[in-house]
Amino acid sequence: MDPLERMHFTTIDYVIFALLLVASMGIGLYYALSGGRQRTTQEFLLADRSMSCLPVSLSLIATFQSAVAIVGVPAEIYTHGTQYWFIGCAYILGLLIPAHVFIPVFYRLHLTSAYQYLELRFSKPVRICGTLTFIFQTVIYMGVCVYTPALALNAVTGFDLWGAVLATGLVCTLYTTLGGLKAVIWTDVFQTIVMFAGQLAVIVVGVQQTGGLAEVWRKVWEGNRISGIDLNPDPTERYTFWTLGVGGIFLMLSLYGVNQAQVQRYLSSKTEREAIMSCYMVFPSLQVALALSCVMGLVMFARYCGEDQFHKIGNLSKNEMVLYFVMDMLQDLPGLSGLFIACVFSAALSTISSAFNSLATVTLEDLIKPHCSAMTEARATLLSKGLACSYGLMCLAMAYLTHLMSDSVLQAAFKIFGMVGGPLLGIFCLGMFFPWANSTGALVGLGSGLVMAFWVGIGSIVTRTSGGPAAVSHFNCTAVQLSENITTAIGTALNSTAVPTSTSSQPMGLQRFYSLSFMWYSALSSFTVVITGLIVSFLTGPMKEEDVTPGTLYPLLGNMLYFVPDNLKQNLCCATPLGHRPIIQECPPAQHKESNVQADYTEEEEEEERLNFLPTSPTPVTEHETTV
Ligand SMILES: CC(C)(CO)[C@@H](O)C(=O)NCCC(=O)O
Ligand code: NA
Repeated sequence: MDPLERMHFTTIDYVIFALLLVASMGIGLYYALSGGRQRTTQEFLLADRSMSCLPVSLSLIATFQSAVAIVGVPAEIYTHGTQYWFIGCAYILGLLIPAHVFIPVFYRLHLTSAYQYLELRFSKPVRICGTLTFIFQTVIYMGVCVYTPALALNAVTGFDLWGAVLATGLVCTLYTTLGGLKAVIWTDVFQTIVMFAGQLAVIVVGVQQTGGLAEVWRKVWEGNRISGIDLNPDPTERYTFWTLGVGGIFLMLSLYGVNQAQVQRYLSSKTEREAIMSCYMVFPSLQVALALSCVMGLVMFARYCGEDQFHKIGNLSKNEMVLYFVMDMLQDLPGLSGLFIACVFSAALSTISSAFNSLATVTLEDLIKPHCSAMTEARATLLSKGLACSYGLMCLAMAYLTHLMSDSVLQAAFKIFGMVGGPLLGIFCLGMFFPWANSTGALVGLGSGLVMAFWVGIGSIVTRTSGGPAAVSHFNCTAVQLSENITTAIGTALNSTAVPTSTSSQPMGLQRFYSLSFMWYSALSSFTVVITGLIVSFLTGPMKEEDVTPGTLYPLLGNMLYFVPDNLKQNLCCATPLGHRPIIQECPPAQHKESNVQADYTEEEEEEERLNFLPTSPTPVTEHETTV
């Protein structure tokens, strides 16, 4: 770290950082001692299913907005321009589909774990495989999340790396274990606010120090950082409109549609409508989060481009750049660097707390409870606390593992989401949209999706490709020296021996397959699951619609063929998935929200129905929100 004299924290910075940890602990303690005092699994894992949409929506965005995004996105914008910003387009369908397809199905089934769905729809083995896949994904992701802020902080301030890892891991484990999902959601709310405040403060100061908005704009414009829409159809190109706007939808679906951490928040909502509302409210907040990170990258560029102090940042890895920029700029403003550090750690805490709680939930519900049916509620609650705590400690071990691998953390996170989250998305889609899919098809499908994802994923790591860095556009300000430095920075960040240039030859054959942009991993692996799953199902005897558990199908094909006459649809075997079909289908979409088809149901009837609904319910699935 030669060009870098380490920055130092003042007392007030430490105080602000400590306040974050203390406040989070306080929220945990509050929910440990209030309400039902976390004495039931319903409260500990599902917040008594009593949450309203505002906290849930802030918590939803906090879950997958980790320090990875806070330090990774600005560095991406700094080195490659604003192309990445187009991922915002994927948020539209990436949130509408969860709101109107996944939430209704999961909510009406009254689940605790998303993987219960897989048993209802397919069989127990499918559920267990789904659960294990999720645990695997989350445990790896958790390591990246806790390690990233600690690494960046260490590189810039010399703050002890393992001290920071331990502090975050332990504080988070403690409040998650004490306060359950209520504490997780309310700390998320608090931490999201700190996150936004920290980023906003840095942007405001940065703009001011660079000489105003007009000056920032001039510099990023001249430095060619404002990217037009890139419609290059090449799937190996890392970030284009297609990889971000279309591939990104599948990424979003795997996160916001079927990931247990998010599904658990939908299920903790008071009503189905609150759950859908919270998903809608994620959209503007997520756009704000994205805009803040992107603008921070631009401000960072405006500040360093063309100045002789540029060399300071040129040799840094992508993961360190942002913190260096912040510390460098805020040096004379005590407290603000503390606020930014609090922002980075807020992002990390809010992600790992969700991970601990959701891991405890699936381990208890999907792996332990089915084998110990006689477990008392008190025992189950104690066990779930023990599990949350153990996963917290495991997270520290995973941080060490991440330490041993090195990659750009943003890419690492996207690869994990795509390689392991993609096949999971595929298996849920297979179950919900295709009545013919059977259990064997699901298992073989999941397996082949994982194989496909790991084949391309590991192939790309071994051959160091995966849509290698886009050619760096030219700087107008002191062009030669700067692009050299930038190239070095990217080379270091990607840990690659040879930096690909725009003139490098197109990869061929398998090499080309390995260089598929990681933004396509989710789409590739979920399609693999669905296609293999369908083929195997047809070969081994497709399921009949009548045999599928009521409420587990979403009438996708039926809805898509809305205008086709009923008798024709019947022949295509996709009109009415079930005798007991979800209400979604009963009325035209426009009237759906106001639907009071089932308004004559009383709450008791509804509750009774929930209890005997699975799997041989004689009554249709009702809309729980109608009684509210
Ligand atoms: C996952 C999205 C695209 C949307 O939430 C964004 O938050 C992001 O880029 N996350 C990076 C991964 C992380 O922050 O851990
Ligand atoms: Na977070």
